[in-house]
Amino acid sequence: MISLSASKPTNPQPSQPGPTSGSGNGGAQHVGGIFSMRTGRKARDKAPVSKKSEHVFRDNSGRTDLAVSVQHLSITYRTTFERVPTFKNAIVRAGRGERAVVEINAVNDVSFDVKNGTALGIIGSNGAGKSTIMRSLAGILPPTHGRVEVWGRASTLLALGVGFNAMLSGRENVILGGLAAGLSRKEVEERANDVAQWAELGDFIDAPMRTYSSGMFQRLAFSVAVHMKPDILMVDEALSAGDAKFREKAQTKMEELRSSARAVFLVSHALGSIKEMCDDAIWLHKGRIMMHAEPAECIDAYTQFVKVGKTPSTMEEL
Ligand SMILES: Nc1ncnc2c1ncn2[C@@H]1O[C@H](COP(=O)(O)OP(=O)(O)OP(=O)(O)O)[C@@H](O)[C@H]1O
Repeated sequence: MISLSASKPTNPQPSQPGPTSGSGNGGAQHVGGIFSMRTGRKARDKAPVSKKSEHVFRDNSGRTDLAVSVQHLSITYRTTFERVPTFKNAIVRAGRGERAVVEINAVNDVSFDVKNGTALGIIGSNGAGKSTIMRSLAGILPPTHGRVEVWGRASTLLALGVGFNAMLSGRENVILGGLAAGLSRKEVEERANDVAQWAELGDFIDAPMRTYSSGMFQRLAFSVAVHMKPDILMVDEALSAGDAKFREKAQTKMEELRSSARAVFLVSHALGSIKEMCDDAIWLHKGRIMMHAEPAECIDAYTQFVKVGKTPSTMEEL
């Protein structure tokens, strides 16, 4: 749900999630779906109600049955629709005691557990909240409400090359990526050659990443994520930019990881990949879980819901 409030937000950063009341109050106007807008004049009238929320990474020795537990997770982004927030507009609003803050309830009261050894697929239409949930599992977005527990070290491939510095070489980025994933310098250096080899970049591994094609970016990003021996691997739409050979190789690597990692998460619009690679699936719609079942069952229900057939273009990205 999006709420447009004329309040004095505690969080001045646009597009940041934070504890909010979510449902809005006085003057609330539903625009439809997960969006609503509200306006008002006094911040104190609309003070956010913050419930207990928590994200915890735990040592992977602590629990043997579960890899991830998500309980009543809600995430609300607080942002503004102003294209360029101007000083003049801010002054005008301040004079009126107003400030336009848009609240987007991207995830609403979502709960699920993921057992060890599971590959979980997350499907749903654009804006359903898939990436938001992945970012929250990765610890990038704090829950607004609810609780996320992750047992073990997570390695994420949430968007193509996020975290890479285009001015540095592929090899330098591999080392930085490994250190950021919590490995020691020695461990990273030991794995850097495997990463480079798997990515098949040849001499480009020592060239600045600004010279890479998007497919090359992707090969390196995927290679870093899978070679850091994660307990939990999260891949969000990251298989789409690669060529056919890369996709096949990536699929084989993920199969391999399934046996060594505690859990694998895959977000994709390529329903065929979800069916092939996952043994459990969640279908999300407007921030809520519509179904948590076997992939084939979820895909059937989802394709019927959005009235598309299981054509080559829905099962795999062409
Ligand atoms: N940084 C952000 N700031 C504000 N709102 C955001 C931000 N990121 C996502 N949203 C909103 O949160 C909702 C869920 O977005 P999300 O990216 O999680 O959906 P998704 O299911 O991954 O979609 P897609 O399939 O298009 O990638 C959408 O309404 C989107 O507009």
